Amino acid sequence: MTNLTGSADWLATPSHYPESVLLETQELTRRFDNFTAVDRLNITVAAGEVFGLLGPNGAGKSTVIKMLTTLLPASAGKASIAGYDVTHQSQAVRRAIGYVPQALSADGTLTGYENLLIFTKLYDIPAKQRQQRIWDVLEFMGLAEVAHRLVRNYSGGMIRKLEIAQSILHRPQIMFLDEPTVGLDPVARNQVWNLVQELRENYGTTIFLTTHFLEEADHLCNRVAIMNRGKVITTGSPTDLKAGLNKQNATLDDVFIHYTGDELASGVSYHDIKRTRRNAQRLG
Ligand SMILES: Nc1ncnc2c1ncn2[C@@H]1O[C@H](COP(=O)(O)OP(=O)(O)OP(=O)(O)O)[C@@H](O)[C@H]1O
Repeated sequence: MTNLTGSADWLATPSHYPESVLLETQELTRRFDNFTAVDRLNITVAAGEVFGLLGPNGAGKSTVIKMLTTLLPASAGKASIAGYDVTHQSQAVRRAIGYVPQALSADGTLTGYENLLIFTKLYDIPAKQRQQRIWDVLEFMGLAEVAHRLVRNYSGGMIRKLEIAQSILHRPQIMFLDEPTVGLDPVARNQVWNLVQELRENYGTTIFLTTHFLEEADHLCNRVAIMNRGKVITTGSPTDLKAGLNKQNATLDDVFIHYTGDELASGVSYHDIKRTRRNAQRLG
């Protein structure tokens, strides 16, 4: 098994803009009928950052990711990624991003290799390069030994790694991970954390993730934004947010509770909780 550090430089970020803004939203809004799921979102993410979007069930995190990944049109406002407008230059945006959704994105009836082959075609990777690219990614993720095994026989952690592998085949500048460790055991969760850190540290990949796990955000993120009921309430580094509470040994949990209140006050619906549990179960 080859780990990330030992692998070749195939994932060198194509055009890395140090210190520059890679993602920006201006008043980005999404309404479903009369309900505003995302309300005038203004965030920036610098190249090379790990940025975390936190919030209780139903806060609007997945809706933000769907708009940024061009899967859902905005009702108002705008967003740009790597200099491309998400609405008007969606093809260029799709080439610049990788996306690992909450829902299962690997086919259990195929092998890991076959799943990756489909994605090389989706990403228009030239036929001559496909095989090499797939094996590079499999080694990179530590999945080479199970490449020809059916995915339905993979563990939850292996499926998650395969899904991340699928999303980096085209060497994206920024990766979107929607609840990347939900339903994983602590060992698999740590492996995903290590992958995220190595992607950033060794290859300068910018990471945009959502998570319910505040320990995960504290461990991984350079900056976080806390969302509640469609609005960003605060943004900052975990260290600064904790320091801002004026409480000794404050944790990110304290910050979260301070800004979002308790669960009853957050307006979480039965539907939202059911959906989160279903996502957790599918990897468990
Ligand atoms: N297609 C849709 N039609 C109507 N309402 C929707 C739709 N998609 C999302 N919503 C609602 O918008 C709100 C935000 O949903 P979203 O999935 O973005 O929240 P979230 O913060 O990602 O929650 P979770 O942590 O549970 O995934 C929720 O109240 C949800 O029910």
